[in-house]
Amino acid sequence: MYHFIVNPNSRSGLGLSLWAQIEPELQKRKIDYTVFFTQYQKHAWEYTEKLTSDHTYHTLVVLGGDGTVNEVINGIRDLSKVTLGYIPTGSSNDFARSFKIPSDPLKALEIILSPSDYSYMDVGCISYQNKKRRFAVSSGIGFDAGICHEAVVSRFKIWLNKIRLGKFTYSLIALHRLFLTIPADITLRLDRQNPVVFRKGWFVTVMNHPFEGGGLKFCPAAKPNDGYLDIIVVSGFSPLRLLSVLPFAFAGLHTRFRGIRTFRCKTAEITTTRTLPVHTDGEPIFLQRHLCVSMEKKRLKIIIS
Ligand SMILES: Nc1ncnc2c1ncn2[C@@H]1O[C@H](COP(=O)(O)OP(=O)(O)OP(=O)(O)O)[C@@H](O)[C@H]1O
Repeated sequence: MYHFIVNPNSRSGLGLSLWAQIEPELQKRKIDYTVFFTQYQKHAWEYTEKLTSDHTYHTLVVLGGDGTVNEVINGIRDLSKVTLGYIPTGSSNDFARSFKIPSDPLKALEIILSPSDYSYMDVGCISYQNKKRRFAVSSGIGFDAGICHEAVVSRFKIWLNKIRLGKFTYSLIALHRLFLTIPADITLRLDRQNPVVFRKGWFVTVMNHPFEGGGLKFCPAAKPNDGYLDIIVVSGFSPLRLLSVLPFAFAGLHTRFRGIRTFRCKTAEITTTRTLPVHTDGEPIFLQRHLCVSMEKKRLKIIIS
C-alpha cells in the first residue's frame, strides 16, 4: 500500500495539477493507495505522525517541495519503519536534485512503483529552545534563512512559478536580502572541539545534501548517506563581493574564495551575537541565537531509482 501525501499548493498550485497526472496512472495499474491533501502548514507533519504511530511498516510518497518532505520526515515516528518515495513538485527541489529523481512526475512515479535502488539517508536534526526539528537537505542560520523567510511571504515566488521560473525564486530574493542583511559574529563548535569565531558572518548552513536554494552547490562534497554533516560558513564579505562570489556556488566553485569555509562533522553548535533567521529545508524557524545540530541515530530508506 502506498500512502501519497500531496501538497496541492506546491509550486504555487502546480502540485494539484501534477497529482491529476499521477492518479489515473495509479488507477490504470490497479495500485493499492491512499491519498492525503495538505491544507495548511504542518498538516503533512500531523498526518504522518498519526499514520506512523501504529509502528508498522509504511511506504509514503510525497508529492510536493522540499518543505513538504521536511514536514513528513518530522512526522515519522520510527525512521526505520518507513520507505519514502518522492515526486518533486516544488520550486527548488534540492532533495530530488542530489538523488537525481526525475522532475517529470510520471517518470518519478515509475521509479516508485518499480524501484531498483534505495539510499539510506542520514536525517539531520536541530535543537533550539528545548525544541527539535529534523531536516533532510539543510538547515541554516543567517542570510540564507532570511531568504527562506522572505520567500514564504513574497508574491514574487508565485509570479515566478507562474512563468515557470520558480527555480530562480531564491536567487532573486537573495539579491534583495543582500542589501538588508547586517552580518553578525558567529561562533562554531564542531564535534565538541574548540570553538572558532567568524567575524562579520553572513550565514552558517549545515548540509546533508550538496544543494540548497534551488541548485546552489554549497557543500559540493556532501553526501546524504555518508554519516556526516557538511557545513559552509560565509563571513567577512562586503555585499557586493558576496554578490560576485555567490553565482560560483551553482557550479560548486565558490569554495576557492577567501571568506568561505567548509567543514565536516557529526555535531555542531552555532552561536551568534544577534538573533538571526533560521530555516530547516527552506521552512522558516523564526529568529534564534543558539542552535545545536546533530543526526538521528536511524536512517531513512529513500527510493532513488
Ligand atoms: N494547502 C496548502 N496551502 C498552502 N500552503 C500549504 C498547503 N499545504 C502545505 N502547505 C505549506 O506549503 C509550504 C511549502 O511547500 P513545499 O515546500 O512543498 O512547496 P514549494 O514551496 O513550492 O517548494 P520548495 O520548498 O521546493 O521551494 C510548506 O510550509 C507547507 O506547510
